[in-house]
Amino acid sequence: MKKKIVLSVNAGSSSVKVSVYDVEFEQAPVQIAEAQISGLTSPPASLKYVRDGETVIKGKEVDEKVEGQRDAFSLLLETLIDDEDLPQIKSKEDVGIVCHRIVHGGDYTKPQLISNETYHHLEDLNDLAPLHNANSLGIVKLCIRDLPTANNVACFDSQFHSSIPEHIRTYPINRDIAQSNHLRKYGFHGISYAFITRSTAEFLGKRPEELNLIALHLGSGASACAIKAGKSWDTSMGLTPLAGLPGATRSGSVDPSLVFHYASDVGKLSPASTKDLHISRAEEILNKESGWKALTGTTDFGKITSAAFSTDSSDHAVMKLAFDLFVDRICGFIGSYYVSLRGQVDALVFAGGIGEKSSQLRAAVVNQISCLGFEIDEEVNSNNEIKDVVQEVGKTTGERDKPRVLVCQTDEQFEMARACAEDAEFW
Ligand SMILES: Nc1ncnc2c1ncn2[C@@H]1O[C@H](COP(=O)(O)OP(=O)(O)O)[C@@H](O)[C@H]1O
Ligand SMILES: CC(=O)OP(=O)(O)O
Ligand SMILES: [Mg+2]
Repeated sequence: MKKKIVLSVNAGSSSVKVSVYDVEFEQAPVQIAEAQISGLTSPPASLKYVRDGETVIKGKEVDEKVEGQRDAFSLLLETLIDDEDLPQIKSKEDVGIVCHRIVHGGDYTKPQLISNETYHHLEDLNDLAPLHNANSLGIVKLCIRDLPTANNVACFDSQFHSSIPEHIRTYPINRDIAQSNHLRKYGFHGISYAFITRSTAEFLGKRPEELNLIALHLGSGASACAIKAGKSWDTSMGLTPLAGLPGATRSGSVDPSLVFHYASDVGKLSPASTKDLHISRAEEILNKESGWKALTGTTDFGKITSAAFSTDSSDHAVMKLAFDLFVDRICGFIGSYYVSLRGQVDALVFAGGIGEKSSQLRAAVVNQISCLGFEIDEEVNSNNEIKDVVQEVGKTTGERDKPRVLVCQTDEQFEMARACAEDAEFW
């Protein structure tokens, strides 16, 4: 019986989440601890640490010297190793596998053991996920140095979308250039969508192959996904995670010419470019200086929602504008995916920090798409804490074929650990 301690690392654009699992080969991972630092784009960031289901540290302010995802990961690793009540990790040698969420995985269709060669191949993709890949590879490098006995595995956000058909993933541009420069829709948040698909199938008592969903992963980065027969059929992000819905600091889709009218130097490399990341001013503006931060001054969608619903708030108008704009863009994708799934939709699923926590956003979205048969249960949606992995917030009475409205507490770390547990190559 082979057993290992698996560390699952999810470096998002505003947070780093690390879960620790006790894993037996080919068995479901058993979580023993979870530590996360969130709010990296709206300092002070805060630390939360849960061991054996018990909250040990909650909302502890993180020193401002902790800047970015790599520093955050170091602090999380230190927290785990220093915890005397976590006997499974007494020293760095106790960690057997580290799985890393790598947002852009190019053409990879399965997780990869990170060798020198894969590392350098992934480095070439850094510029295509400017808020993510270089940060994640920084963490990989740190693990190679500090956890020398562990196997490092790359799990890709783009992998779940490798099923998107050609007519959907192709951009209408010169075919030779598209091919030689690998310009196509890749799609992201796929680790989350894989988790959502399996959990929702279980909840609805269906096999994934029988399941059609419109899933929304709404966090610092936000996307929508049409899932047909358990596989990705379309998603709102594209070549990079910029396309589609707006996010904390991202514009989402705009007229591609807009950026040339925004500033004159947009073709030049940004002064923030580094050896590991080449980013033009245009990409910097649309990825880092737009979205909720640019529109409202905060990247915290919780604050935006409160002020949008409080007419006494001094910034009510602009917060309501941001809230309404998000609802409009989300509903646009739902309408489009409803049609591309030919109206055969089992459920609309909300996930990600905003999707799981904002009952107001869920209500506003579902009310706007009532013409498609979705109906929110106002009482259940606003009064019930989301505790289960999948929870119903829609009305279930009425017509038999009514599409369901669900919330899924997505768990990218678990999904990665599960994939690692099943692959003998990583053991
Ligand atoms: N109560 C809340 N209502 C609305 N949004 C919230 C609430 N709490 C947190 N959020 C949003 O969730 C976001 C974090 O989502 P998450 O999926 O964890 O982010 P990441 O993209 O870094 O993985 C925060 O930036 C914040 O805007
Ligand atoms: C792909 C992406 O945008 O991820 P996140 O929401 O974690 O930043
Ligand atoms: Mg995330």
